[in-house]
Amino acid sequence: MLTLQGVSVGYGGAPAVLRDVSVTVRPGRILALTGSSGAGKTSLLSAMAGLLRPRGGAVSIDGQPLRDRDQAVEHRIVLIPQDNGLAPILTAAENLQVALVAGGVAAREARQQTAAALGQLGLSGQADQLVEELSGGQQQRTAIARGLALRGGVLLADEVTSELDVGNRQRVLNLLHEEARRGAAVVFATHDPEVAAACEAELHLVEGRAEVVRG
Ligand SMILES: Nc1ncnc2c1ncn2[C@@H]1O[C@H](COP(=O)(O)OP(=O)(O)OP(=O)(O)O)[C@@H](O)[C@H]1O
Repeated sequence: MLTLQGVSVGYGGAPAVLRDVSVTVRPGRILALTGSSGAGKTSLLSAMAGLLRPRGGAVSIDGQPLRDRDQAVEHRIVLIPQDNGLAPILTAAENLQVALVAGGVAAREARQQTAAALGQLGLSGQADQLVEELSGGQQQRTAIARGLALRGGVLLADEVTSELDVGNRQRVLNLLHEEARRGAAVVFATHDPEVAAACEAELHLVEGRAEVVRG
């Protein structure tokens, strides 16, 4: 369970981007994180992922204060970043395998899990293509496949449907719901009101504050 209590985030000497955010993300649930461009969705996900130290308040994972990214990885907090975070000169499959092996999965299982995850995203035919040769939407789906293959306890997805057609967007939404059913706590940042409406809880960011819309 991921808990934020009175969290403020900001950069350098600039005023805080968000103040006093309190929310709990429970296993088995999907929380949509909404708000206009610049509202602070990525910043809040970065704090949840252990990448950005809050200015105030506390982020905790399973009752322990979250210190940094290493600890977040130990607690299986997986982030699918907005810019996909893939290595462009590796193939789609290699991007997944490297992440799985780094997480302690044996090479043989890593290959199997990679094939399964790419298949779920409709990318079996692209497995051996370099990421830099894939379309924007295919890259985005590869990043999602990598995030799903890691089978996180917490899955943080940052605008991961922005470059997808309707069919693939629905496919990704279904997969995120499956992740929640598997027991993951899922947070999904999105601009899309339809996508947000399909999530059982919603936290809306506006003018530096977070408002619980549902959940
Ligand atoms: N590394 C950074 N250094 C300084 N300011 C930053 C940094 N990252 C984000 N910001 C600022 O923080 C604010 C929130 O940005 P953030 O990326 O979290 O918003 P967002 O809701 O994810 O936006 P979008 O929907 O456009 O991705 C913006 O004003 C942005 O300029």
